[in-house]
Amino acid sequence: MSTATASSGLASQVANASVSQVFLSFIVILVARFILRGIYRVYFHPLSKYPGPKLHAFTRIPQMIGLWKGEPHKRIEAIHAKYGRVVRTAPDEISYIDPEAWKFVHGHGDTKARGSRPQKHWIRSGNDVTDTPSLLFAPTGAHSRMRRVFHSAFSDRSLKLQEPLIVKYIDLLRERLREKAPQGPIDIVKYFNFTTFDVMGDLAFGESLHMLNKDEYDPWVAMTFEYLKTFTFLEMCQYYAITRYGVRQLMKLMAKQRQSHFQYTVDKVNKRVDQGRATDGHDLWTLVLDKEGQREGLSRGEMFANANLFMVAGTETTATISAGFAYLMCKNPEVYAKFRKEVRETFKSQDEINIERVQALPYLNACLKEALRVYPPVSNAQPMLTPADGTTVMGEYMPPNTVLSIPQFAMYRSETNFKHALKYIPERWLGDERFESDNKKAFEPFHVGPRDCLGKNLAWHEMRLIAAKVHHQFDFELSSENNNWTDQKIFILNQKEPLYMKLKAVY
Ligand code: HEM
Repeated sequence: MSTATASSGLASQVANASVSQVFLSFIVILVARFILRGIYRVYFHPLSKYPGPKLHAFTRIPQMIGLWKGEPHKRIEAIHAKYGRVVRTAPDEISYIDPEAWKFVHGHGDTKARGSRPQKHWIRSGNDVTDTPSLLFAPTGAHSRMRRVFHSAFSDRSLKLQEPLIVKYIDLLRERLREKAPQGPIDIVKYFNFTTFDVMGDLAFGESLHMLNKDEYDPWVAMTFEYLKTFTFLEMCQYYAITRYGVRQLMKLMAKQRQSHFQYTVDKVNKRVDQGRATDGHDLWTLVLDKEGQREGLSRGEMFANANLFMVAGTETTATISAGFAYLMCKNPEVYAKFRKEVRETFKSQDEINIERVQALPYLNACLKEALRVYPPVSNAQPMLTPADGTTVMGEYMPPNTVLSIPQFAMYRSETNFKHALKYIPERWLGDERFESDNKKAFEPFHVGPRDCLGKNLAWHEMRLIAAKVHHQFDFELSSENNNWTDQKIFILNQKEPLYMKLKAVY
């Protein structure tokens, strides 16, 4: 049979096939592709030598289910517990809980080894509402320029100038708690959120959101929380052509709503920046404004995008750890007693509590570090992607387009890094010899490298001041319904349930 006869036969078969036959053939092709691609991934892919569950190497579906259920952190922890410190968690993804990996995945790595540094995995990282990226989404050149501008605004010198502003809101928080305490259990998550959003509103917008004053969430903040959840689902959809199309349509529908949410930031920042340096000069924009218009300065668009970023990155995280800290104290009465003793014996009154003095309290600092370890506010890995020439991690060459992850949740809960890893024991940070074998280098709550947390000094000051000032005045007691509160779902950040506590003012 000639080729022409064969192809005309095939053409006539296709022409005569019913719709259901065509559909069935299409499904068969898809299933065959799914199976063959899965077999390639498990047995022949360059990552096939790494340990991990075969199903997770075969298909991305288990990863999607984990994200959908808000349990990506638990999935990865279970894989590490079973398969070791370097594991394959998805067809294209390697996860590390070996502390050595920090410098290769997020830091500067080994510049002499094969390949170059991994970059952010943009698809998995999300995007800004406007075309002008914030620090979090900016490509390397723009990112370094913006980091230089903001560096001085987050320096220790600037933070010292911002201290009265931070203290003002913590004092307002104490006032609110004093009022509410006699009325019964208080949802302290709400009040820590109010505090950190009010502080950041003042620093980034030049005015507070007045949530502590009004005793209610600003609708803008409530909407911000909603977006975080939505973006997890959008991230999941980016992997498949059909759902990518759905995402584009959804984004179009959401564009108006996102834009009006963003407009709030635009209006606030415009108002603040138009005042120039005429304010008391202690917010984030003072030093930034010195550089506006200069070559290395920020455009207005960059100011809007970054103010928006600060309002999320610099609020929810610090509020999470303040609530987690109070919870862990109540769950560990002996630790709580030691911590309160240190704070109450060191400071005779609230006025004595300041940035320098809380920095020097050993037990307070150990308690906070241990809280960041057992309950990290950024539990999930922020995935990185190997570039076209690949990357070398801990002496192993990783091929292009490999996703590299360091999940804090799994890293800190592994007995390979910390003895009695699931227990809250601040003494491990104070040279207790029982914990000599702990691998302290594993602990990087703010990450490392050029894209580590810009606000880590501010976060430390806020966390220490809140803990010292609030627990100096109040005894916290857990309400019975919150027994497993730290066991939370994660949609980008921790989904915190209300945390009810009985508070007793000691003065
Ligand atoms: C306990 C509190 C905090 C924790 C645990 C935390 C943790 C982190 C982590 C792990 C990253 C890296 C994310 C990535 O790799 O993509 C990050 C980035 C960032 N954080 Fe924080 N953060 C905290 C508080 C703050 C505060 C108070 C601010 C103040 C505005 C802030 C501002 C930022 C910014 C701007 C970035 C992006 C930096 C860049 O891409 O160059 N964070 N944070």
